[in-house]
Amino acid sequence: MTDTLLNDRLLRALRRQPVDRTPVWIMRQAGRYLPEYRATRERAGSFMALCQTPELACEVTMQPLARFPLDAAILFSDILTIPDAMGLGLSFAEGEGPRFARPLRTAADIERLGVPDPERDLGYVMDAVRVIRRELAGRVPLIGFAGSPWTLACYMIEGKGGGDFRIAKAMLAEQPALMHRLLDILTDAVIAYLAAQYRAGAQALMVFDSWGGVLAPAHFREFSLRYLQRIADELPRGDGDQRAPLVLFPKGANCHLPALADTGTDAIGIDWTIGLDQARRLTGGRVALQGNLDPTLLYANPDAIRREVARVFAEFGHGPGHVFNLGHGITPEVPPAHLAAAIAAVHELSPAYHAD
Ligand SMILES: Cc1c2[nH]c(c1CCC(=O)O)Cc1[nH]c(c(CCC(=O)O)c1C)Cc1[nH]c(c(CCC(=O)O)c1C)Cc1[nH]c(c(C)c1CCC(=O)O)C2
Repeated sequence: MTDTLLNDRLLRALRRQPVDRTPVWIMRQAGRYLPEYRATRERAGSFMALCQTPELACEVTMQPLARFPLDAAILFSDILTIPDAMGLGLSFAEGEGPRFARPLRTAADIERLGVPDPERDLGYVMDAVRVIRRELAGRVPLIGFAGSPWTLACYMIEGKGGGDFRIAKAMLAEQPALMHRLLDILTDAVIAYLAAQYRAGAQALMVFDSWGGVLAPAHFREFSLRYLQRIADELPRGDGDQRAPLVLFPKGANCHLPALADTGTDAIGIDWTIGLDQARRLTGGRVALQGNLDPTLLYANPDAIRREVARVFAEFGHGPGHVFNLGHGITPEVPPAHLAAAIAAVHELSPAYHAD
């Protein structure tokens, strides 16, 4: 797909090239805080039906762009489509989050797993990418994504999210070779899946390591970072102008920022528990940074939100290599007008940081 990209701020910032102002997009920008999202989801019948119907996934992807002057679209899908395609039986119980009918508990469960063929087994995702690219018509770039191998393993072993991950942690301590076997299969799956999204039209690729931060440092290096490194090394994502920037989001793992910058990723998503000034020092200008307003601050009033957005820019400082975002996804009760205030503040305040 080669239509002209009319707004390339996101891609330029991820490549640390100069821009006129800081680009902005928001994790979970298509989601329950928007009444129009809730209406489409109602029509679809379930969250999975929404993901699996490319026209509806496209519809909700476009909803935040119709409301707000955002610089990117993100594919509407979920990180758990890969384990679902591996046969674990994903469902989302109302108000409860994800559940797997068949979590991984034994070596035999893991040995049985195959790497899904993205076009055959996850064709609905690739179709959604193609439909969204057509609908965007080059207005802004489309971000594709996947979960990190470790984060996917957590859900697949526990059968759900949250908690203390005691089953997954017992497995890594008792049977490290078995855990590595699972992580290797998942890394192959993530690489194939992201490469297929790239071929279908995704213009930047993001890997969510939402649960990397629950690991002790030595375990993070062995069971998460090693596989993020393999993704950075092996993911086919084009060359030259067509090369899709890679963004890693290591939530809660800020002590590993120097090592993450060494992986060769283009950018790192930063949560709100570290300042962008410190993150910039730790990564030594080798990567772009994406973030990092505390998502809960969007419950404050618009004047306070504007001051907090100003603080994020002041902390990053001058020059290229910043993409504004929250430090994690926007939450369901945030008033859309508060997000509008944050985005307006980005448009108003950020040009000063890109002047000569
Ligand atoms: C851990 C994780 C998941 N999914 C995802 C992650 C990594 C990011 C993070 O750390 O939050 C990633 C994700 N999930 C979703 C997107 C869509 C794109 C976007 O707008 O950012 C993305 C990028 C849609 C979604 N994925 C989900 C929803 C809500 C579903 C609904 O409509 O009820 C959306 C919009 C469901 C989901 N999916 C997941 C959980 C834990 C939940 C339930 C919690 C919740 O409800 O927020 C797994």
